[in-house]
Amino acid sequence: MIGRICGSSIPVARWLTMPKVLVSDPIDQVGLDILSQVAQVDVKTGLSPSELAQIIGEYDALMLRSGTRVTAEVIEAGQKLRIIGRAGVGVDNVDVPAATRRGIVVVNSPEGNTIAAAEHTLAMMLSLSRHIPDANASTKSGGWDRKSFVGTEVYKKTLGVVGLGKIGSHVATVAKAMGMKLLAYDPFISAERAEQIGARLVELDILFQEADYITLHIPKTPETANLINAETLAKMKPTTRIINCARGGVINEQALADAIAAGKIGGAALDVYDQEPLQADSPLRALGKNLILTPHLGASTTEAQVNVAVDVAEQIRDVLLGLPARSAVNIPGLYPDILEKLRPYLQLAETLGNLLSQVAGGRLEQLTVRLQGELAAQQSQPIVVAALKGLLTQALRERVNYVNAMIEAKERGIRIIETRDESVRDDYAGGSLQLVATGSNGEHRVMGALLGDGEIRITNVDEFPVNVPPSRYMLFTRHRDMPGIIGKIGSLLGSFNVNIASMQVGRRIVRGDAVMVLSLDDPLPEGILAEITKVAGISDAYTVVL
Ligand SMILES: NC(=O)C1=CN([C@@H]2O[C@H](COP(=O)(O)OP(=O)(O)OC[C@H]3O[C@@H](n4cnc5c(N)ncnc54)[C@H](O)[C@@H]3O)[C@@H](O)[C@H]2O)C=CC1
Ligand SMILES: O=C(O)C(=O)COP(=O)(O)O
Repeated sequence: MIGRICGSSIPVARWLTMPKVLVSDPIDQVGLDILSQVAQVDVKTGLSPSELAQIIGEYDALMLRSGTRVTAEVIEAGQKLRIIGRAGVGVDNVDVPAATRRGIVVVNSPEGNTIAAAEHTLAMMLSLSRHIPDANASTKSGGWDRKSFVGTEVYKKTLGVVGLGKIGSHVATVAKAMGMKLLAYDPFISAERAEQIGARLVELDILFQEADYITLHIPKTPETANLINAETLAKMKPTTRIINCARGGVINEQALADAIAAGKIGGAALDVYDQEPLQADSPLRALGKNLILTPHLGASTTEAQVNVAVDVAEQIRDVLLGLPARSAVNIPGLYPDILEKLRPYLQLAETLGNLLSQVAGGRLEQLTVRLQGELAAQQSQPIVVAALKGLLTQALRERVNYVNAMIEAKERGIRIIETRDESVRDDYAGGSLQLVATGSNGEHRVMGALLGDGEIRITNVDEFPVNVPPSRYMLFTRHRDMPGIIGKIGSLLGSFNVNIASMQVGRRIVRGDAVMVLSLDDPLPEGILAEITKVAGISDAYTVVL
């Protein structure tokens, strides 16, 4: 389906320069309306990865559900892409590592369709228990068969929940209210949390052996792929019924079909499949009344589709406006509330990282990020990411951002060490941040802090104390502390019509080695650096652009 959603009240001239968003799966109109506030919106569904790759290059954002596969090829073709928004939970149809490497933020809607999926699961469990789809089909086709569809009750039966997350725990809560006993398996959930829901946390084998119903609410990962297979099916009771409204691929579909056909399993209800759409020749299609199949409907309610459309469209809008996304799956620890709280420190870290890359020069092998004083109590991950972004800015320019800074650093073999030292007491209430780079030019360090009003201060360059605000153009010299040298540098810059905004000298001992830091109003003209290094007493001089 091809269609362009035009913003009704946007002047054509502005509309033509607005970012472009491609919507490649059916998304509720409310989401399209939100996107249209800030972007040109094209709706093109049913595209194959190669078809998507052919057109994605003109888009700044992509919004999808589970029907679109975003391969590395699509990511590579999406040279303008800034954000991929998944209107749902699972992002396994997106090559997230490839997007991260490209600095593309991937967002989802973690809770927008939780109730929908849980209720679909419960509907599938009860339909399976009372043969509702087959009884319906039989009656509609003229039958009145009250013998073939005798079912079973779920009351006092044992439900085994694999994955006690948002959906699994809602299913468990409702099932408990229906009088079911609850077992759960989830390696990342505490026994206390399970008990709060009324479930007993057990090992998977115990769950397989004891459950009358097994419901899966897990992502597809290397650990969960083929979790239900011939071997694990053999551990279950021959009356056990399996429901999967999570992800295809966690069940070996051939093994399940064989077990149902052989009467080794009581039945199954599936909403998701290893390959979707389900293949015409799938062994699942040939089975009778003990198997219910739905076409990935878990999130298909009007309420859920409004929820996820609004949630993700707002995040795409925000990112296109330069604001943070609230549910990024590939930015470590950088949630909007954290971002707001740490923003000044992130700017400090990024500035220091940019400065350090130019002070150190050469090939970088290690970065140590040292949070000091009050700053040591803050969450460090976002600060490390911001420092890395700054450190790589000169090399990668706008290609590096908070999404890919960590991965870019690791791909360059830069070891990252993070330390905290709350004992450091300096003049800065918010603490200070020290970055140390080790590489082909030895070890270099910079330190900075925030003043009370949030203004950034560079407080050390290598071993020298300074106290200067960062500025766009800066000149650093290493020299012997001696009378007249400052004047010579000032006169030399003046002779080249370079205006000095501020100048400061950092030294540890009188007439010893020292550093001079100059903030300049303009970039240094060609050739002046060579003239500066000719001044007696100057051992090094370099410029920095922040
Ligand atoms: N059929 C549909 O239309 C829908 C399917 N889903 C899928 O359902 C699944 C669950 O969604 P949510 O509950 O929102 O996710 P969630 O992240 O809240 O819960 C997943 C749970 O699985 C657990 N888990 C991870 N690996 C595990 C393993 N190896 N063994 C046992 N437990 C493991 C996690 O600890 C977590 O508690 C997701 O894969 C999602 O994509 C979600 C919505 C709709
Ligand atoms: O949210 C999920 O993980 C889902 O599987 C929902 O899929 P859908 O958006 O309905 O294609």
